[in-house]
This record gives sequence, structure tokens and C-alpha cells, in this order.
Amino acid sequence: MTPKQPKDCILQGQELHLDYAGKSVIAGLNIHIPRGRLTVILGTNGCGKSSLLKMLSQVLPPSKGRVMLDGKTLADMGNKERARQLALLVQKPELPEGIEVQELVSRGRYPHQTLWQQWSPDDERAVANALSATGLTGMARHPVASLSGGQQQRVWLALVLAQQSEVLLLDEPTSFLDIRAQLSVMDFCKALRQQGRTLVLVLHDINQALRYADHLLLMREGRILAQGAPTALISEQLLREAFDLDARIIQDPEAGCPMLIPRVRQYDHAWDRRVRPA
Ligand SMILES: Nc1ncnc2c1ncn2[C@@H]1O[C@H](COP(=O)(O)OP(=O)(O)OP(=O)(O)O)[C@@H](O)[C@H]1O
Repeated sequence: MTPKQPKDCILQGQELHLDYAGKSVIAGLNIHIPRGRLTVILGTNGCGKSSLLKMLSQVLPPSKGRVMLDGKTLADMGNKERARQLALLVQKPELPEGIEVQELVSRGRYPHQTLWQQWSPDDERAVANALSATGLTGMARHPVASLSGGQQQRVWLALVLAQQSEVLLLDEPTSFLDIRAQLSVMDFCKALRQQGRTLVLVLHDINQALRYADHLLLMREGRILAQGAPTALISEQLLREAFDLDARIIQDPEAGCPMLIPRVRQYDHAWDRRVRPA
């Protein structure tokens, strides 16, 4: 039976299944994303986080099940209508050759253009605001390929911002960034959330997730292990189940939220995800 949609839910995955070439990666997954909140998806490498984000944006249609956006079936919406409401930043976006910063960010306006109205003052303003919010105004005419990895990440964020969608799905938006730059991206996401946007981020840094998320989704092998408010959800037992991680949870002395400290142990190579007994 399909679960009822909670009142505060803007995006919902109902009984989602995903197969890659006949191999099941996600089977019967149900999730809801609360409106106007910052949701973080956590889980081990390969557990299906990126696949889930792609299904939630219809970039990858589910093999079975459906995604509802504000009460509408996502699959029934046109590409532009969908992109006006929901933006996805994938993990490794493909950079068009020779493109400049402003030109790439302008592509975020595509869903707002029609046959009759190709480019408007609203588009101009949205691009200028996105460049300014990401500190890229002075680099507008730089070729994106000439920027550092961290600067390029900001350009992709600016593109998503220029799209002006209510929902933003960001797959590892802090990867390749130094710690200061990671925190500015997280604070930026928090500010967007304070403006009423809904954000869904895939992260690997559990402590950042605990600091910034209103809602956590913990995945393991294509399933949702747990979802809810971080403080209520997180436990040493859950971390063991989700990551085979042996950790203590203490109070973050800075932010007051839960914080994990991995125990000093001999961990087997991360890819076989087992913890040796002490
Ligand atoms: N295009 C594809 N073809 C076949 N299998 C795929 C494809 N993309 C992903 N998979 C498989 O689906 C599973 C989930 O992959 P996914 O990229 O969603 O995981 P993830 O949790 O985002 O991982 P990571 O943390 O490493 O980014 C993995 O087993 C992966 O090998």
C-alpha cells in the first residue's frame, strides 16, 4: 500500500524501484521530503544516493513506483515545467567545451524561456543575482575550464540558483572543496532554506549533516534505514547499521547538536566495510 503523504511534504517517492541492466539497485523505497527544510541523504558508497536523487528529479525514471511533486506526478510534467520547480546538480556535471562562466550560468534560465520570449530582463537579473550570490561577478567572462575545482563548483551552484526553482537537489555539493569553502556552501544552503527553499543534499560528512540538516535520510543497500530529525534519529547503533562504523556520539561543543567521534580501531579497508573486533 502507498503511504499517505504527510502534510509538510513537497516531494515524495512512492514504492520506488530502480534496475540497472536487470540488476536491482533500489527496491520499494518510500520517502518524503519536507517543504522548506534542508534534508541530507547519508549512506555508504554505492548504496544508491545519487540514483535516488536522479529518480527524484526524473533524470532517471524509476523502473517502478512514482515521484510526486507538490501533489503532481513528476512523470506527467513537461521538462520545462518540472525544471521551473526542481533543479538537480549532479555529482560530476559535464562541462561544455570553451564555455564562459556567465554563459554556463545563463543555461539555468532555459526552463523560463519560450518560443516567443527567448531572453528577458528577468533572466538577466536572475543570472546577475546568481553570480553575485556565489561571488562570481568578477569572473563572469572567464572560461569555466580555467577555474579551480572549488571555483567551478560555485559556477554549477550559480547555474542551479539561476534556475530559481523551489526545490534544489544537490549531489555532494561540497566535494573537492577546502573546509572553509565547504562551510560557505553549507551556510549558503542554510540561507536558501531560510528563504523558504527546499534543499536535498547528498553528503559524506556526517558531522556536517548533523549540524545543518533539519531532516536526515539514512540509506543502506538501496533501502532507507531511518528518516527523521537528526537529534532524534542518530544513535551509535544506527551508525553501526548504516556504515559498520564504531563511533561515539557526543555533543558538538560549538553547535550543541550531536557529533560523532569514530573510535580508534583498526578498520579494514573501507570497501569491505567491516570493523575488526578490538
Ligand atoms: N549507470 C549505471 N549502470 C549500472 N550500474 C550503476 C549505474 N550507476 C550506478 N550504478 C550502480 O548502482 C548502485 C548505486 O549507485 P549510486 O551512484 O546511486 O550510489 P551512491 O550511494 O551515490 O554512491 P557514492 O557515494 O559512491 O557516490 C551501485 O552499485 C552502482 O554500481
